[in-house]
Amino acid sequence: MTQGDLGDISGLRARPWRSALYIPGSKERALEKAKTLACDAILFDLEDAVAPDEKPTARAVLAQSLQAGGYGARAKIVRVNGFDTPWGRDDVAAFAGLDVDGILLPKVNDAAMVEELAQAIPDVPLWAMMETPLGCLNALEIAAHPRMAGFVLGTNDLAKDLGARFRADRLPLMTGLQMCLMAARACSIVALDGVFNAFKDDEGLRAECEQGRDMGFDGKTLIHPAQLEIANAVFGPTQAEIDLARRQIDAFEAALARGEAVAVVDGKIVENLHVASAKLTLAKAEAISALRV
Ligand SMILES: CC(C)(COP(=O)(O)OP(=O)(O)OC[C@H]1O[C@@H](n2cnc3c(N)ncnc32)[C@H](O)[C@@H]1OP(=O)(O)O)[C@@H](O)C(=O)NCCC(=O)NCCSC(=O)C[C@H](O)C(=O)O
Ligand SMILES: [Mg+2]
Repeated sequence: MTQGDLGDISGLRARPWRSALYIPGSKERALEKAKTLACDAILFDLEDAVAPDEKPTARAVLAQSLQAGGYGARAKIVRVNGFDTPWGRDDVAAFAGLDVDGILLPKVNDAAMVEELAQAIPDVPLWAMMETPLGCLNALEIAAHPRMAGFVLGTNDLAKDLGARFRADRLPLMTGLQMCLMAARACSIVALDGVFNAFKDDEGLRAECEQGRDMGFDGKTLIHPAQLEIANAVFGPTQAEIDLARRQIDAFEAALARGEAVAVVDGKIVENLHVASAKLTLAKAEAISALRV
């Protein structure tokens, strides 16, 4: 088994999504700085991080910046304003035909909102902010839209709508997070966890990243460059995990050659489902290494 032999793992999820940094579309300095930052994805924001008076300028500045390029291998996703605002449709029109990897629609409640976006912009993969109670309840139909590529959890809006208080264990948000995650996994799309607002609290960020990783999220959305290192470390496979994945795959292949369907590694059984996870781990590691080339 070599790292290149990755079976039929979905390309979308094999790509690294450890860190997805929001950048206000109005901040030219931050747009420039992002070209040097170690983030796997950039969420160029025209919604909540941009003041109403600034919206048209931010749209123009961002479109120009994307046209100029320079963002390398980072996934480029534009968060537009909703279609129930004065800016949403103009935002979408401004990015049609530009080199972007996705358009992210905020406050998605149902598949009809996704279809409205799909009609407005052909070809580009679509992403949904999952941040309303109705959106969480309709997560499966949203994830199942044929153009849907990924969910971004909006934990601030969700907490607001639920009337939930901030808790380090995120217990009040857990049902919503898991409904979205299950829908994303059922439809093989990407799922990115919400932001951690206290961008100077490294310990709190690490704990929340670990929680999101252990739940199954592909990565964390971030608001400040200082958060990148922790998210990249927590969501990337460790060397021990990579070594174990290789040993599991090798042991399982040896078992198959003997006509058996179960191998044992480190005193634990390895079956075909564990091999699928091991291959995903290697695919992620390979994709992360490729970023450094
Ligand atoms: C939080 C901030 C307002 C802090 O900004 P600032 O005070 O300028 O930070 P620093 O002085 O520490 O910045 C140091 C340098 O880093 C650059 N910088 C800062 N933030 C970013 C960024 N996000 N991306 C790229 N570069 C960034 C500064 O330009 C400085 O650079 P230099 O001068 O060259 O050294 C600010 O970080 C910020 O605005 N963050 C993003 C906020 C945002 O996007 N919010 C909306 C998304 S969150 C959300 O909506 C969640 C969801 O919808 C929900 O419901 O939960
Ligand atoms: Mg929000």
